[in-house]
Amino acid sequence: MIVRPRRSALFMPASNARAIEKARRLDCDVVILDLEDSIAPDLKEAARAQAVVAAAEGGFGRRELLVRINALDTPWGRDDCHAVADAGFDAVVLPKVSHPANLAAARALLGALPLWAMIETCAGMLDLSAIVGSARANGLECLLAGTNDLAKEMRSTPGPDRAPLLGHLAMIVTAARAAGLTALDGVCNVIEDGEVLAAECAQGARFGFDGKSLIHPAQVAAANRAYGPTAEMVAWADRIIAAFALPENAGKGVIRVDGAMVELLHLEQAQRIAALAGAIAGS
Ligand SMILES: CC(C)(COP(=O)(O)OP(=O)(O)OC[C@H]1O[C@@H](n2cnc3c(N)ncnc32)[C@H](O)[C@@H]1OP(=O)(O)O)[C@@H](O)C(=O)NCCC(=O)NCCSC(=O)C[C@H](O)C(=O)O
Ligand SMILES: [Mg+2]
Repeated sequence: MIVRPRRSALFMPASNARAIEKARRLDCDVVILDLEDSIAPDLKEAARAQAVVAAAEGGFGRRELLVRINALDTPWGRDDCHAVADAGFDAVVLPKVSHPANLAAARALLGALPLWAMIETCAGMLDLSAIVGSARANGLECLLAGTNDLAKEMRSTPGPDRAPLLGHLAMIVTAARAAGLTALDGVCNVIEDGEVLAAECAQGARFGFDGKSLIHPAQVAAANRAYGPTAEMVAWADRIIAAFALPENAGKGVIRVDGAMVELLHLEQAQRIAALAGAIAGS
């Protein structure tokens, strides 16, 4: 089983050369150069050029390198696609995906480059099923919750417990799982308060997200901790895998381990945890 760690996906404005340089040494799993909301209109073209240069220069090591383009109904979206299509990015983040047609239009311009979709509009929430239903045709690999835009469109004020968004977060994970996609939680805007971030990371991990979108290097360690398996989980996984491998358990669908019932579905969970731990250790 191959599992790619995507615990921490760090955004940075593609116009910020210092941040990009720093990202080459940070312990994040994914680096996302942003051309969308963090870039003012006057800087869009310069940021796009800088993103392409950064991808050509490389140096991001084991980290996946992505670029978030502008939506295709903006003045910059199509030129973004033409510029990044063969620039060396691992995938492209598409903002404000509301319908499968948004993915298909980007796919037509980007060729085989995988797409990651931000789910951050009310229309996107309502059309989630069709969006993930088109995943294979459109090369969709990942859903990212865009909690700031979603709250803005809903006119909601989530607060630290994110209560108004919990149903949306659950639906995003559910849709991702139905199509075999990665699911990443939205950003935590608070940089200084480690407790707020740790609580949000723990909440996202409980929902089943694979990782979190981040906006500052100070957030990376907390996300890696929350979304990586604990030593306890790895030890549990090893025990389950070892128990099913015993000759007396060959061919069985259910066995007893540590005084509890364990079925093949637990073996699958254990194999995933072991694979993730192995991938993190090897990275
Ligand atoms: C939020 C910030 C504007 C804060 O900037 P600033 O106060 O200047 O940061 P620091 O002084 O603390 O920076 C310390 C050093 O770290 C580097 N740095 C800062 N941020 C990043 C980063 N994101 N990646 C890499 N490196 C970073 C600084 O360069 C300093 O380095 P050095 O000088 O060498 O010590 C800023 O953090 C920022 O711009 N963050 C990213 C904003 C962004 O990309 N936004 C778009 C994504 S958010 C999103 O997707 C929302 C979604 O769409 C939704 O709807 O929910
Ligand atoms: Mg957004």
